[in-house]
Amino acid sequence: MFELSKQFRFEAAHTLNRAPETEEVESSRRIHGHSYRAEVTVRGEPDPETGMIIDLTLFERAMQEARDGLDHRFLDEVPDLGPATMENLALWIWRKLEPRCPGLAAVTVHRDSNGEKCTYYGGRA
Ligand SMILES: Nc1nc2c(c(=O)[nH]1)N=C([C@H](O)[C@H](O)COP(=O)(O)OP(=O)(O)OP(=O)(O)O)CN2
Ligand SMILES: [Zn+2]
Repeated sequence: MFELSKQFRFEAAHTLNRAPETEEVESSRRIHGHSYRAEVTVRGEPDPETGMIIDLTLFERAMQEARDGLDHRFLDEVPDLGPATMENLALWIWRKLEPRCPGLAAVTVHRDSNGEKCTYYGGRA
């Protein structure tokens, strides 16, 4: 079994409603931005003829479309995203890529500035 991964970066703004007991509740409600890094992984066996699980160019094209939907966007207005958390970003990217990436196994959204990441492995109804 092999895993093949590729990453893309995007910058985006959002607001977020936080639990009242968090200290940053007011600053999170204001529009602010983050730098994100998404890592997408497919799992499978390489095709014996091509030696590839998926051609990286096709992989990149699918990821580019997802990136276009998020980069330099106000995430609160991105259709079907919901509250712009890392959890929902990972789920949103998964849904965009799943039809075009057979063997999709994981989508991880990183916020490197503060060492945060969230991984979605599929499986939600
Ligand atoms: N489970 C989650 N919790 C939180 C998320 C999330 O995506 N999933 N996101 C946030 C916010 O985006 C928030 O803006 C982060 O705020 P804070 O912890 O204060 O971090 P900074 O604003 O300091 O981050 P910088 O990138 O350094 O500006 C909160 N919770
Ligand atoms: Zn934020």
